[in-house]
Amino acid sequence: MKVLIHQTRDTATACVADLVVGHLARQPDAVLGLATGGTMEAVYAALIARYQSGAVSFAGAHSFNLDEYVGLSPDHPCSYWAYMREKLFGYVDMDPARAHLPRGDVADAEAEAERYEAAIRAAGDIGLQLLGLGANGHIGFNEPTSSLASLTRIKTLTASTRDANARYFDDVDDVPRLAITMGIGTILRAQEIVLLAFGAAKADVVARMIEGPVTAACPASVLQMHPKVTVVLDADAAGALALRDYYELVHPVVPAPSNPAPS
Ligand SMILES: N[C@@H]1[C@@H](O)[C@H](O)[C@@H](COP(=O)(O)O)O[C@@H]1O
Repeated sequence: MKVLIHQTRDTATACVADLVVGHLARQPDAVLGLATGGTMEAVYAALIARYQSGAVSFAGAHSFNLDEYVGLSPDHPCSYWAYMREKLFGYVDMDPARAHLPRGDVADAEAEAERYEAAIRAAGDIGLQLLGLGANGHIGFNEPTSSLASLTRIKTLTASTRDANARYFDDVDDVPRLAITMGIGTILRAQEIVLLAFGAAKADVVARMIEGPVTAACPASVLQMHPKVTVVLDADAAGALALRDYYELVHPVVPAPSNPAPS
């Protein structure tokens, strides 16, 4: 697990955007795994800026989002479909036919989860997966105690997760109780994973993810088992890491001063 500690949210966000741009430069038809949440909003804004400056094209890319609320149609303003349209898809040259999210408004959500898992496999699995981090250690909507081998399925959201996402809804009671989410096993099949977290509120869960035991009690800790994970943090989110000096040594927060020129 590579841990990059940045001084600010802005540089951490730019770092993740640059990783996506680099991935698409190497592989224009890449399969991207996309995430939602507040953290990702800044990443998508940075990607739109890079697209507008001609630094990246999404025209050949495919995408699969991690999750969607059960019961919300793509037109519902609080759906993750709406989030993706508003935060990214509406502003870049992504082919809508290649952008995938689970449908939350189907009669048989279990069948939809199976269809979505099969579609990801048929696309050759995710090339680059972006992840945010839930305050309770969830990735996607894989809440604590999720099977570490789970595939796309329906999960019941915890009260704390519904509270955390209530800001997108008029009332916490409007937050759906169920979601379709890629499983942890689905996520682990990605060739490469980049997780972004910032802010002091994430510091404890970041430490559990990176330095704690691999446990379903903190689903993100399973990323320790993946061969190619980059965790991008700002200094606040890195604040509870016990091995912080080691990460700073590898990826200094403050760049080492260059040697003075010989006189
Ligand atoms: N389903 C999403 C997760 O994929 C995301 O990682 C999490 C963190 O959100 P934020 O970045 O707002 O803290 O929010 C939601 O629960």
